[in-house]
Amino acid sequence: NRYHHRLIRFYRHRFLGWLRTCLTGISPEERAFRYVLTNSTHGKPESVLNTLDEWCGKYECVTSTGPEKGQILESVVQRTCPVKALELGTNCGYSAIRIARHLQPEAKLYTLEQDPKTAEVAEEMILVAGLKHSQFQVVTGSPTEVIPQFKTSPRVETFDFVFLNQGQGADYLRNLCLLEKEGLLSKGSVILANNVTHSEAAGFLSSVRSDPHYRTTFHPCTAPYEKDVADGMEELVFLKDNGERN
Ligand SMILES: C[S@@+](CC[C@H](N)C(=O)[O-])C[C@H]1O[C@@H](n2cnc3c(N)ncnc32)[C@H](O)[C@@H]1O
Repeated sequence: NRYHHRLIRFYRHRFLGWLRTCLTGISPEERAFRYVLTNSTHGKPESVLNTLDEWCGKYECVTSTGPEKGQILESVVQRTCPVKALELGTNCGYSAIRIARHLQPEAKLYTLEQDPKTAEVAEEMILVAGLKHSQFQVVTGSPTEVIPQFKTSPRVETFDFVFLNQGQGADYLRNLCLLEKEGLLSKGSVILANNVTHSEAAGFLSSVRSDPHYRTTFHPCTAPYEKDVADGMEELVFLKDNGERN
């Protein structure tokens, strides 16, 4: 049954992963990267993504996006056509590849990861997928440290697209408010929040859904690599002229 299946997944993906990390000192992200290095066609984003999906489905899950949410993410990015995109929570670069591969040549993705070792793996992964440094930058740090810096270096005026994925949603509202406060959102900026059915995202959801400065749309989906677990992503469109509230 469902719980039995989840227990087996937890054992295989979390417990054994934790044990492997303890015994070898190699992080789950590094293990995924090694698999991608030997099993994917370098320079082909689709191949790197498929190989990561294969790894996550069979061995250890290292992304909270996966193919189904990945499709939603990519369709929002393609519709938004951002010049400046921001991702909070890079992990090993899976969603960053999905975002960056649709950017126009003059556009750029900034993706934020707090763990320096994970950030290094992500950078390598995105490069192996064939994306160039002119298209993306992995920034190491937390949103509270990095967001206030964006206006001065690397001189970002506003973000047209933001992917919130630095956890299960507990910090989404704080980071969104910070982006607003720093004037990094403009009218029409699109924000996509992952994992919003998680209880930690409840405060964020109720707040943005009742805020007249946002138009919200819920995208139902399932959890990555778990077809029987319901999940969802929330798309927000910022409706205010830049600076109106600050
Ligand atoms: C769910 S994973 C991101 C998955 C990734 N977007 C994907 O789909 O492939 C969350 C990542 O956010 C990072 N993270 C958590 N809290 C953070 C914070 N406050 N600032 C920056 N990164 C954070 C974690 O280290 C982790 O790698």
